[in-house]
Amino acid sequence: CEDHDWSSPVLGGYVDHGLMKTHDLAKRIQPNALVTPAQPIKDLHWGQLNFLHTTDTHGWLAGHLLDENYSADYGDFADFVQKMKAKADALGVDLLLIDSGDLHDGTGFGDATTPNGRLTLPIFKKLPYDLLSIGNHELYTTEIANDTYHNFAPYWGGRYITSNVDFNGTGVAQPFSQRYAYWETKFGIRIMSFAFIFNFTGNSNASVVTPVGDAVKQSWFQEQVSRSDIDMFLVAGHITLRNSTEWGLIYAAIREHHPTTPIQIFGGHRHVRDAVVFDANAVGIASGRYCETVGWVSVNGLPKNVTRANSPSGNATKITQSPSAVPGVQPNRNSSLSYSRQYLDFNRYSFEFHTTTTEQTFNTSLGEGISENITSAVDSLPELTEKLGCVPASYYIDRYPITSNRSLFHYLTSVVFPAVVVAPNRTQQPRIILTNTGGFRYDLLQGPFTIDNAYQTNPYENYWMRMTAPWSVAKDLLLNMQTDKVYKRAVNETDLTETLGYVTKDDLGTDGDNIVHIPQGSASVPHYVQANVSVANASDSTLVDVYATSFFTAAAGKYLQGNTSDWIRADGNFSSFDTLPRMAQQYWSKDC
Ligand SMILES: O=c1ccn([C@@H]2O[C@H](COP(=O)(O)O)[C@@H](O)[C@H]2O)c(=O)[nH]1
Ligand SMILES: [Zn+2]
Ligand SMILES: [Zn+2]
Repeated sequence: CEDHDWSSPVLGGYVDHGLMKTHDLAKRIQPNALVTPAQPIKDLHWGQLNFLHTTDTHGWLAGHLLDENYSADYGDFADFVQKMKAKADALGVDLLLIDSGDLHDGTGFGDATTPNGRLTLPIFKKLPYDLLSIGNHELYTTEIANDTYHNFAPYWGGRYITSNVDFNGTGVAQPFSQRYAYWETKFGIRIMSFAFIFNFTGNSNASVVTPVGDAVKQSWFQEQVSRSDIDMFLVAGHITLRNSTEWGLIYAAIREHHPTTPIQIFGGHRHVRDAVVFDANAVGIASGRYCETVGWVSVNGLPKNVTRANSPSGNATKITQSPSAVPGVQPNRNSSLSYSRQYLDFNRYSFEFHTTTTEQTFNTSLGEGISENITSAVDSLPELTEKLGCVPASYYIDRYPITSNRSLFHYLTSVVFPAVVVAPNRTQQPRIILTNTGGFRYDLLQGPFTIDNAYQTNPYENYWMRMTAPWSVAKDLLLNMQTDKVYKRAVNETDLTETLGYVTKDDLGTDGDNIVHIPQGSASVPHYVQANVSVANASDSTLVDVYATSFFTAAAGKYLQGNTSDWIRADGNFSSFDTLPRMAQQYWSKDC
């Protein structure tokens, strides 16, 4: 089984480790500061083929200035990858770097430029990715889809794979990028790779997403999947790993031709750490979100014709349990493969530990140059640090139940929405105000609130809309929306606790978090939440104002009938992005 070196150096004096970057983005007391004196970290288990995986980076390349757990930036990550690749060379094994998409929407650094990603994408491009998939955030707007198609995808020399996406810029659909890539690794492993996105329907007209079930029936896929000169299938996908119809279809389409050839899967989109067993030779990993996690996978015991890749640490975990992802499949006890997986925290301590370096010896001119680029790029956007007000307390996305006064959704629905989401001259009207919880994406932490924090908490310019409807239908809207098929997000089935650090349980056990964290509790979040203002005495015939954002008014409108008006803009261009800045400017103290 996996090596657990609990005698390894401990994470002591973390805050004094010099990890904080000097970007002047937001200097304030760090409410999530790691207060424990020591945290165990585990050695990595190297196999013949090894992977580092990122997903859903959403522009967080400057690192998390307010959370020491994830305080490295992409310069540090570049040095980490470079050193790990050198280590792989020395060990005589392969190390591949994979990304599963969603590069846009989530920080001011990424989103406050035209085009979106003007400063972040050149930094991301400095990393030597071996395989990348597209995410839904590359396809929402035509502007970003155009930039991805014309400038980003071609840069990767055939490794930015879009197996089920077409570009539609000229009115004639054509492959967005290469549909697959076939190559032989440095140590002679023959790889066939695909990369899919889930069956996404919210894309602009600039792209066409082919449902995965149709894509795997296409002739190009059948031609490639039926080849016999393949040692491993490598499939990246912007697809939730667990309980996924799409992954099930991809897995089955490969297994139809290759009953035992190793399949390595790299999922994303759900923003969680997770690993899922498809069968004894097919395992998937998902590596979190927002540059908080680097996923590590090692595979050993590849087919006998793979002769040049060494086995530096011997076998790791053999898959003996019935796979969770494919009901009815029996464990293949004859499999020669073994696996290890780890979720590395995105910080300098972790990167130095795994490269056996120190604070003095870790960085090279490569990483330092990238970090300097990040600092000057961030500095070129001084508006990001503009303080709009002081957040009165810390409010969390999913550490606490939405009934808790430490929940962001409780704060939004009980304080923020009633105060600021109202059309001019309609403050006396009874009203309900709904938001999709997916629009709010990061904790709101006590202290100065900047434009950058605004992008982090809600980057979307979805207009606040208003419609008048009788209470008889408005009163059921929230319940109806929770079960609305179109906008429903998959529920995460992993027992994942978001705390001072992540505490993950996946198909391979509970030893995946590379740095062990202290659990502080977690809570599930419904798809929608609602503020109720002055509706306590409403009767069925009372006309109430219903507020929703343009992201889901089409869905909400289906449930509002009888004496309703049409959706109109609530307040000019006032959008979901503007909600917390308006609150900050109008209601929060300026003294912090
Ligand atoms: O205009 C938009 C677009 C998306 N959303 C919300 O974001 C999530 C998708 O984000 P992922 O990073 O892909 O998970 C989507 O489900 C919506 O909840 C939005 O609010 N407005
Ligand atoms: Zn995402
Ligand atoms: Zn996504």
